[in-house]
Order: sequence, then structure tokens, then C-alpha cells
Amino acid sequence: MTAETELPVAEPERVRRAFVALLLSERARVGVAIALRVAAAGASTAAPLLMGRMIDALAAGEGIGDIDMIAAGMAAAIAAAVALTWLAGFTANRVGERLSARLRERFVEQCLRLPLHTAEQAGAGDLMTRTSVDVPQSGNLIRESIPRAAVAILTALVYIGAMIWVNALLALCMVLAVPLIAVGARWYLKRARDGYLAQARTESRSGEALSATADGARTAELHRLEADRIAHGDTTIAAHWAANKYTLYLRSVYFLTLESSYVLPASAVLVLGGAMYFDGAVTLGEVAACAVLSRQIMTPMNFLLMMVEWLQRGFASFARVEGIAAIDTDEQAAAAALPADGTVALRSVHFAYPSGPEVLHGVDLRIPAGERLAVVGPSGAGKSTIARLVSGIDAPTSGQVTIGGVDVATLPLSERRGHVTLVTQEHHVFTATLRDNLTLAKPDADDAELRRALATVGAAWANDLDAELGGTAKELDPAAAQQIALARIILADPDVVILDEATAMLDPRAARDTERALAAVLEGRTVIGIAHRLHTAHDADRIAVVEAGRLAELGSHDELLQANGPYALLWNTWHGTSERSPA
Ligand SMILES: Nc1ncnc2c1ncn2[C@@H]1O[C@H](COP(=O)(O)OP(=O)(O)OP(=O)(O)O)[C@@H](O)[C@H]1O
Repeated sequence: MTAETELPVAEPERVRRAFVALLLSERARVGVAIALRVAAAGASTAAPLLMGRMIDALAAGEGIGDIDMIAAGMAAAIAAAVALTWLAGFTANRVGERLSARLRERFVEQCLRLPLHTAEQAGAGDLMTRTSVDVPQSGNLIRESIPRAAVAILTALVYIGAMIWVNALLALCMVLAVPLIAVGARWYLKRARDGYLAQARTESRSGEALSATADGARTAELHRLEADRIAHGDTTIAAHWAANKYTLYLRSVYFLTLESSYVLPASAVLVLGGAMYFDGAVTLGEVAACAVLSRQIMTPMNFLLMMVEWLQRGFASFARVEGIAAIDTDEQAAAAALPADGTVALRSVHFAYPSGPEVLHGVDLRIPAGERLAVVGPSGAGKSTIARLVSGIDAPTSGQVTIGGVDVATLPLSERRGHVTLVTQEHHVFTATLRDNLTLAKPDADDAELRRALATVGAAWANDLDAELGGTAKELDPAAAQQIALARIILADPDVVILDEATAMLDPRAARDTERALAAVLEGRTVIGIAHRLHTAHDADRIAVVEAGRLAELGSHDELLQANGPYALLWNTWHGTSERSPA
């Protein structure tokens, strides 16, 4: 097993650019939501201002008619504020939903484009946590945190503007809140990003540890590894717990500073306002309006500062989601040329799995287009590794693998899929109709084409293309699942097909039947069969014997028996004689 390498987390600059690009993709709607919010905040400042005006009118002994007019104005302002706030919230939610849907779709597309070796090395836990925790959290960021934070900022700005308009000196009292908030926020922000990233990372690891233990429960039991697995689970859970506790500590300190910060300015407005009123510098109404506004400002301010925590957490998740996009999916790799045909060539190919020893030590092999080659050899010789290199899942450490004269490593994934297909014994049937399961390989295939493909692989059971398969709907037996996988190849129509243990799970008779059907279908294509049973090798045009990461022999069945080398030994052993002998 390879050591797991975590998927990357996007750098702050990339996160910023991705986020702005996402917002700009809905710029008109975002603009409307902001305008509505400014209007709503404007309407809610009118009420305290009119209240101050009313106090002054009462103090000046103005007539009841004027007071009524002001009261009516206040009622209208409150009604407008309620209506506009609702409308602004509604618009912001709709935009948020659209943006978060876009984010989710993009994430799925990026996951599907991930090179297989990257996904394999990352392990299921990392990708699973990004999907189940970070994508929803990023959705919340876009749907709730950002609109709410924007609302809070706009509202606070409008309130401060209104205070300055009433009395700049009283508005200045708000500054008293700044030092405490600044110190608290600075302390928190310095630690929060790393804290939340560590929290997400440790959550992935504990998820990975638990799912690996559950998946391999039988093996763990068989090899008495229960204690090891439990200890591993405990360690990852302890790390997750410690990371959670740390972010909780950050929040506890931060919120305490926030709570204390906003008592100061409200008190200062009353004390200073009182003194100024007795000096005749302000009216009672102005003091009252500023006092109400100073309280009112604290609601969005307080909310905004609490949002910093949500925003931190949201952006930490967004960075993990965006990290997937940062992976070089080699889609960008320019396809300088496309394969001319199905000729496969390996030149001086060396390969080592990450952090492992070299497993292929200079393999040279040329398979002309249309040839059927069987690769045989003892377990661990490197047969499957050759299959992975030819299909482009891994790139050689040195040397070159080409299809139709083009380096497989330079072929973009989408192109590569059209030229080479690797079939293993894992045949996944999706919970969907038979038609959907097949059109994965060729989206525009019509029913007649699908039926032809099914008939070619001998899937006599498959006559209803609308039948629901997979999951609880209809559990398919391995042979039927394999027929679907093979029908997909026929539809995908690649130049090169690699069959790696593709028929290993079937009983020999079924395997032979399928291979016969395949032989007809694959006529004209290059076929590389990793042969675990020698009878399949016997049918091939040529046989490559791989031993300890090297090509030991190459030739037809008859030639190799004549040569009386490793293949002859395997063949004779298989037939019950251990001595090498000519065919
Ligand atoms: N994902 C991996 N990470 C690290 N080493 C690996 C990995 N897959 C295979 N190996 C190692 O590479 C070597 C070649 O393995 P490979 O699977 O290619 O052999 P094989 O000939 O196909 O064997 P088998 O017939 O048992 O499938 C072996 O030593 C194996 O342990």
C-alpha cells in the first residue's frame, strides 16, 4: 500500500481569486441584493432619527399635528425597513443558493477529473470529508455567512453615517470600542485559520481510520490486528478532539472580548451627550437619537465579529474545496498530437510507487496495433503495474510509454479515455437504470447501439434498458456486472484495451465465454491481457513473461514452449509436469 498523501489546500491568494470569480458569476443578482440591503439599512436609521426629531419637537412645544406627522413618518420608516429587510434577505438567499449550487457542481466536476493515482494516494477519508463537511460548510459560507456579514457591514456603515450626520462628536464615542475589538480580533485571526484547517484535517484522518478499520474488519480479525486498529483509531480521534478543543478555546477568548467591547461606547454617548446637552451643544433629541443608534450599531457589529469565526471556518473549508481545483488534473496539458493508432510502446521504463522501491527495471516492449498480447508472470512481478502505466494512471519514473506514437503521460485525461481503457475485476454498477449505466461510456448512444453491445458480451438477461440496477434495486451477480463493464468498453470504442484480471472472478467456463465474445468485439484493437490463467495467454498472439520487474521472454505460445524457458516451466507446471520440455 502506498503512503497516503493528503490532497492540497488552496493558498489564500487562490482562494481569494476563486471566491471573487464565483461572486462575479452572479454579479447582477449580487448587486441587487446589496442595493436592497443598503435601502433597508437606510430605512431603519430613519426611525431613531425621527424619534430624536420628535423629542425636540415636544421640547419646543410644537403642535400635535406636527408630532402626528413625525409619528406617521416613523411608522412608515419601520414598515419600509421590515419590507426591505425581508426583500433583501430573500434576494441574498436566492443568490447564495445559486452560488453554492455552482460551487457544488464545480466540485463534483473537479473530483471526476482527478487523476486516479492522486485520488488513490489521498485515501477515501480526505475526499469524503471534503465532500461531506467542507462542501456544505463552503455552501453555508456563501449562502449565509457572506450575505449576513455583508448585511452587517452595510447596516453598521449606514448607522455610523447617520450618527455622524446627527453629531460627529457623539459618533466619535464609537471609537472607544475599537481597541478592545482590534486586540481580540487580531489575536483570534492569527490563530483561527490554522486552527480550523487542523480541525478539518484531523477529522479527515479519524474518518479515514474508522472507515479503513470497518472495511478491513475481517482482515484485522484474521491477523489479530484489532488492538492495533483500535489504538490507531484512538490516536486519530484524540488528535481530532485536541484540534476541536483548541478552536473552542480560541472562540471562548474571542467572544469574551467582544461582549465587553460594546458596553463602552454606549455608556460614553450617554455621559458625553448628557454633558453636551447641559452645555447647550446638542439637543435632547440628538442625544436620544445617537444613544439609540449607538445601541443599534452594536447589533450588526457584534454579529459581524461573531461572523468572523464563521467566515474563518467557511474560508478554511473553501480553501480545502478549492484545493481540489488546484490539483493539476493534466486536463490543461496540451495534446500536441493524438495517437495515430493502437500501437503501444514501452521504452526503458522504470517505475517505483511513491516511497517504495523500484518495481519495474527498464522494460522495453512494442505491441503493434491490433495485436493481442498476454502478460504472464509470478505474483508481484509487475504485470498490473505495466497495465497502470499503459493506461496512464501512473507515469514512469523514467523512460516512456506511448500509444500510437504519443506519450501517454502528455495525453489529457479526456483524450486518454477515448484511446485506452483498463478493465479490472472491480466492475462498478451504479444505482441507476441499465441504460444510464451503459451511456456513461457513450452519452449519445441510442438504444439499438446499447442492445448490440449487450448482445456482443452475451448479456441475454439484459432486455429491459429501463431496469433499475445496483443498490437495493437489483444486486447483479459478478458475471452480469462484468458484462456491463465489457459492454461499456464496446461503447467507448478505445484503440487499446487492457484486461487486468478482468475475468479472474468468473468461473473458468464463463470467463472463456466472455473472452470469446470479447475476442470478436476487440478485433482490430490492441489488447493487453494480464493473464492469471494460462489458457487465456495461450489464445494470445504473443506472450510477454514478466519476472521481478523485467521482461523475461516474449513470443508466441509455440515459440516460448520451443524455447523451453520460464513460460514453458509455467505451462508445464500448470499442466501437472514440473520439468521443462519442448512443446
Ligand atoms: N499501490 C502500490 N503501492 C506500492 N507498491 C505496490 C503497489 N501496487 C503494487 N505494488 C508493488 O509493486 C510490485 C509489482 O506489483 P504488481 O501488482 O504490478 O504485480 P503483479 O505481477 O500484477 O502481481 P499479481 O499477479 O499478484 O497482481 C509488487 O512488489 C507490489 O508489492
